[in-house]
Parts: sequence; C-alpha cells; structure tokens
Amino acid sequence: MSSNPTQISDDYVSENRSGVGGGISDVYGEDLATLDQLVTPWVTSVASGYTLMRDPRYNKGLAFTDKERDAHYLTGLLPPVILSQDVQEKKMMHNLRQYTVPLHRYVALMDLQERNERLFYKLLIDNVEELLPVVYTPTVGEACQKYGSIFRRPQGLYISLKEKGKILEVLKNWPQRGIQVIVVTDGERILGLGDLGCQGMGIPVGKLSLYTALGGIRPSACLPITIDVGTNNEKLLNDEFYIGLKQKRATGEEYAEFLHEFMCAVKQNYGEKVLVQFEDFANHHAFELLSKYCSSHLVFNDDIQGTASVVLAGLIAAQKVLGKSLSDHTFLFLGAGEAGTGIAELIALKISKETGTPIDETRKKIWLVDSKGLIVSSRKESLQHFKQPWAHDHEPVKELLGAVNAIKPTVLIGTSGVGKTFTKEVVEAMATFNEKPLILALSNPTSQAECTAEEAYTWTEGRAIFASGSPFAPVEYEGKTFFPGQANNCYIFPGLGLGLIMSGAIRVRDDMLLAASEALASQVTEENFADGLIYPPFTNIRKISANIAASVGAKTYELGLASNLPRPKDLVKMAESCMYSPVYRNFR
Ligand SMILES: NC(=O)C1=CN([C@@H]2O[C@H](COP(=O)(O)OP(=O)(O)OC[C@H]3O[C@@H](n4cnc5c(N)ncnc54)[C@H](OP(=O)(O)O)[C@@H]3O)[C@@H](O)[C@H]2O)C=CC1
Ligand SMILES: CC(=O)C(=O)O
Ligand SMILES: [Mg+2]
Repeated sequence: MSSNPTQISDDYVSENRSGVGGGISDVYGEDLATLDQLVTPWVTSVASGYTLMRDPRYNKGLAFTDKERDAHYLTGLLPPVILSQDVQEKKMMHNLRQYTVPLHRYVALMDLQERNERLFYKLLIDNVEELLPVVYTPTVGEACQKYGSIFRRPQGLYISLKEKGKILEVLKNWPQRGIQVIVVTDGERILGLGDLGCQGMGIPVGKLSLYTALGGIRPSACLPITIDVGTNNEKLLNDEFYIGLKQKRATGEEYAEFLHEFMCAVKQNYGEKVLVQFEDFANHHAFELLSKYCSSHLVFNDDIQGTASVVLAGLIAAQKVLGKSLSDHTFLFLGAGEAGTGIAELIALKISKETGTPIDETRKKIWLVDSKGLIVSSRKESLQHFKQPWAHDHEPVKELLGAVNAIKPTVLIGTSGVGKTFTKEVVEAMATFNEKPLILALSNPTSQAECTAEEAYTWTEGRAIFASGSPFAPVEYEGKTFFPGQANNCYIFPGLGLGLIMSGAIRVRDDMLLAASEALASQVTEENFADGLIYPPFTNIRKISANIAASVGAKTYELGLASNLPRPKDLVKMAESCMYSPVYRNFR
C-alpha cells in the first residue's frame, strides 16, 4: 500500500466499491457514495487524561475513582476528593437553586450538559418537576429569544441554505452514527413567540433532552437539527449578534426543494427507521411536510399530532370527573392552526370510532375561532385547507365572547399563541352554563397562555378543571388549594418515540396516537382526580412513558408496521429495559 494518504484513501474506496470487502458491509453507507462525493475521515481512539475529562459522554468530574484516575492518566488533573454521583447531584441542585433568574439556571444546565452528560440527565430525571420549566417551556422560549447572546458552544446540527446540494455531507459531520430520533425545526413558529430563525435551535435541543430524560432514548441516538432558510424577523436581521443567515426566508419551490434534499439525505444516511419529529414549523409548511413525507418516512409532527394526543388523553381522563362521554361535549377552540385543528381532528376520530358515527358528523360538535372569528360555512372558500372541515353552518361571529355565548361549549381550548385572550367575561360565560367548565390554555410560553390558573379558578369560583401548556403553581382560592395540570405534548412524544423505536416502526398512524392517549389517560389515579387533575404528575413520567411506549408498540405490531420481530411478549418490560440510565459506568 502506498504511503501517500490520498492514495490509501482512494485504494480503500475503490476496493470497497468493487465489492471485495470480505463480506463485511460498510455500515456508514460510504460504499454507496459516488467517487467524487466527499466523505469525512472518521477516527476512533480511546480517550484518556485531559481529553477524557473534556468529553461530556464519559466525564464524571470528581466521581472518577482512584483506580480510574490511575488507569486513565487523570491523577493530578483533579483535586483529591472523590464524590459520589448523588453528592454531585446534591451540590449541582444547590448551586442551581442559588440562581433566581430562570435563564441563568438554563445556562447553568446547558453548561452541565456540555460538561457531564450523565450528571445532567440524572439531575433532570430525579428533579423533573423542578427542572422541566427550565430546559423546556417557559424558559427555553426566553433562551431562544436570546440565543445569540447566551450562545457558547454550538449544540445540534445547523443546515443552512449555504449547504444546498451537500446536506448528506453535513449529516456525516455529526459525530454519532446510530441516530434514532431527529427533532428538526426551521424556527418559523417557536412556541407562541413567532419567527426566531436559527435561534430556534433551543427547541430541538430541549425536546431531545426530554426524549432522553422522560422517554429513555440514549442521548447519542438523538440529533437536534435546525434548518436555516433565513428569517423574516426584522429584529434578528438587524442584530449584529444574530447567529443565522441574514436574509429573508426562502419560500415556494426553493423551500420545498431544500426540505426534500434534507428528507432524502436523512433516509439515505440513517435508513428507514429513524424518527423525524417536525417541531415548530409555521402551519403553511407543517401540514404539507407531514402529508408529503408520512408515507415514505417515519415522521411525526409534534405540534399537530403530539398535542392532539395529549389533549385527547386529558379529555378521556376528564370523563370520570365530569361523568360525560366525549360525544356529550361541545368543543370550542380559540386558534385554528396546527395545534387547534390537529386536536380537533383526533377528537372527532376518537368519537367516530367510539360511536360508529361518520367523522363528518362527529366534527359538527367541534367549533374553531381564528383571527377572523368563528369558522363558518360562509367563509369556506377563503379558508386554508386544514380549516375547511370545521366550517359549519352558523351566522358569522367576530369575537370569542360572542362565539362562546352562541355555541355554549362545555370545553374551551386555547391554541392561539396569544396571551390573555380568555378574558374574565369569556371564563365567566363558561361558568354560567357549565357546572364544571373544562378550560385548557395551551399556548406557550407562560406569557402567551390564554389565561392563568388563578384567573381560571377565581373567575369560575373554583369550579374549573384547568390545564395549561406551560406550568402554573398551585392556587389558593377560598381556603382550598387547586392544582393546575400541564397539558403539554411532552407527556406523549417521549413514550411514543420509544414505542416506535423499540418496535422498529416504519410509519406513524393515527391509531398509534389514539393508543398513546388511552395509555396516558389510564395513568391518572383517583388521587389525581381528587386534586382536580386530568394528567398524572411528572414525577412518574418514565413509568408513564414506558406504558405509552408499550401501547404504541402493540399498535405498531397489530398494524403490521413493526420491523423488530418477533414481537416481545411483555412490551412494558421491553420498554423499561430499553431505557437509558444516567448512572455512571465504571471504566476498566
Ligand atoms: N401545550 C402544548 O403542548 C402545545 C402548545 N402549542 C401552542 O399553541 C400555540 C399555537 O400553535 P400552532 O397551532 O402551532 O400555531 P398556528 O400559527 O398554526 O395557529 C395559531 C392559530 O391562532 C389563531 N390566532 C392568532 N391570533 C389570534 C387571535 N388574536 N384571536 C383568535 N385567533 C388567533 C390563528 O388565526 P389565523 O389562522 O387566522 O392566523 C391560527 O389559527 C402556540 O403558542 C404554541 O406554543 C402548540 C403545540 C403544543
Ligand atoms: C409544546 C410545543 O410543542 C409548543 O408549544 O410548540
Ligand atoms: Mg412545538
């Protein structure tokens, strides 16, 4: 073999391409690359000493034992004390609690994730109720808004228009190979905060940390991606610290072609079974992307489908408190976009399956209001396609209050992204014709919630059943404590993803979402109901996720869409055994 490295590389490629590989296939797919396609030269080495301490996957900080310090050239690089992971956790939680500004906690947690991954996940798992609002909504929203200035080390993969024609190569730059879940955004509708362009990266990073902490997916199998096609946010375009492309968003053919290149590259690089979760795309792309790729890829839109599944779960659970079946309700939504119409459609499907009524009929119990008022048949021609099934016969109504008084809903759901829209009059109206009005203020972050928990309870004199997208603290009203629930898709996507992965699913179907809803609803206990909750607390979320995964897995096998055969007998056990544990490993 030549000593010229280029020559070696060429020999290697041509040898492999000729198929003389000793029967061993190239798992990285580089055999399939054309000769003129550039490949990344991967090197695998054993980390020790300083490099080991700087690798977040293996770093244990002061928890390295004397034996490990000796064997891995760490002696002297650390102070002499040896701390257990539990003591490290206690210390880190103590440090975090010193910060009074939530964003400072966020930055400290991101630093920890980059320094010591296992400790980060142990903290998150053991203190989920306390830390969820930091790594996720509401704080992640503020983090995205200020991403340019808090940005230290890049996380995730940035794919911008500059990489057009080379997306496959960019994917190959990511250091991990066995990717199982990708969360991708183009940053155009970040929570209810609008277009944050490239700074939306906080969302895929946060969602994937929940895939690991709540659903047990290995961190190395998770890939956060931000597609940067520009931004229409003038403030960002004029910000000298903005981290993304300073140009207006690509649209039309240019956008579609770029996304198509991305989806093809993902499948080529990671195969058929990688789950792609679309997150926080604007609705003018979200519905189209989902319908375009749902029959060729394992794709899932969290805002449309995950939100639908979590809300349906709450409604199924609420049947016990309200003594009413789903078909007895009348639903009114403020907001007719991804979340609103996604939820509406899954409710209609569930009622249709339960009662045997055609879905066109079950839709008639569901009404939606958008920025122009109640969606009614006289508006049909001018409506976006995802709103059209909800255009029922009714005279036009401009305002929410008018719609509430006209429709008299039993359930009011906010998915508008606009805060304070469930006014006192609206909530009081709900309380006049419902003994127990069910009010869901789903918009995130907290600043965009349609009403607060306190408002919901006081304006209904303590009769509301309330849940919100971002968490609210318990409320004292007339000597009684009310516990607001959190209706957020993070109850669903980690368990759903685990179920899809463990069964080797190749497609996502509505029946899997329904299975996830039933599984989540079945986890609400009598004690939770007594507290006024329609969702179980997050403290047991890994157990909940295992149950959701088992139900989704069972449905995947039933539908013939599972590729991990034969089907394991006990799917809950299977799910639990698949889950990542953040406990430190011992090094030889
Ligand atoms: N809790 C959870 O798990 C989730 C919460 N969400 C939250 O839901 C919100 C909406 O998300 P999404 O559905 O994706 O967004 P979309 O942009 O797809 O939809 C927003 C909808 O709200 C309507 N709207 C906007 N302003 C008003 C207003 N002043 N009065 C009445 N309607 C209005 C829009 O009307 P028009 O069509 O006329 O423009 C549109 O129909 C966001 O805040 C998001 O964070 C989303 C997913 C999950
Ligand atoms: C929770 C979520 O996905 C959203 O607000 O967009
Ligand atoms: Mg979202």
